[in-house]
Amino acid sequence: MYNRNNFDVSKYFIVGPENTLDRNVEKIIEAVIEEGFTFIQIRSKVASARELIDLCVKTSDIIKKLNKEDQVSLVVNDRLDIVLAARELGAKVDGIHVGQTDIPVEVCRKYLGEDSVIGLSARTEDLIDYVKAKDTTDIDYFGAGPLRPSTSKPDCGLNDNGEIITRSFEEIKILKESSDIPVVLGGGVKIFDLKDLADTGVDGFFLISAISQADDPRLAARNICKEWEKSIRK
Ligand SMILES: Cc1ncc(COP(=O)(O)OP(=O)(O)O)c(N)n1
Ligand SMILES: Cc1nc(C(=O)O)sc1CCOP(=O)(O)O
Ligand SMILES: [Mg+2]
Repeated sequence: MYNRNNFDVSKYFIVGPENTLDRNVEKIIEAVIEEGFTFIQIRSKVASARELIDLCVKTSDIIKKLNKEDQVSLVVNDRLDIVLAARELGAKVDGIHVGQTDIPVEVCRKYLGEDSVIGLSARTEDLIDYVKAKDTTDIDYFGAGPLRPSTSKPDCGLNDNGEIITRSFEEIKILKESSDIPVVLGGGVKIFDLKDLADTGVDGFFLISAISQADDPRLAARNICKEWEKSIRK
């Protein structure tokens, strides 16, 4: 029922109510899906559990209404409880995205089941270690970054000395070449990065602000999808 054997991380939109400049989150999600995005992650560090559950249910309804349940996957950032609660209310939430300080992937797998999608993020060098150790049994894709400093997640790439470490296209290429599961790259990604990102061979890009803070999110999503499709065909 969930999309583990059939998901597409190529055009990956992350969003929560704190990202949309007080504009309606569901409307932006609907526009982004209509314009061609293939993967949605609900992510909020401020919304209540009820708000998150409600947003999952509404997003699942949108995907269903657009008849895209097989083409568009829906995951929640960090919150296993929200995935389970939204499913209980009938939403098709395909899985979860977790990072290094979140609930371990094995625990997510146990509670979400074999057909759920589980994404993991880590520093690029740590992801390469995972890949070398072939420790990817419960992981369906890697989220890596940042390409640039991110206003949506100011702590991303921060090292112990308080410096932001961004990822070069060369490092991204090495990660992709060594991984046997899909790799999606994000963090400060803008439309003009897509050509270089596509050239690294990564399976997709993820972003928040390039769409959620755009004057016209639908137009931004349309242009971004077009640019990615053009870039991967070259
Ligand atoms: C696709 C994707 N990649 C990376 C992240 C970052 O996850 P994490 O490091 O757990 O940080 P938070 O998003 O929880 O702040 C992501 N969410 N999605
Ligand atoms: C959720 C997230 N994770 C990142 C990482 O590098 O792991 S960057 C990021 C936020 C991406 O937002 P924007 O496109 O606005 O920079
Ligand atoms: Mg996290």
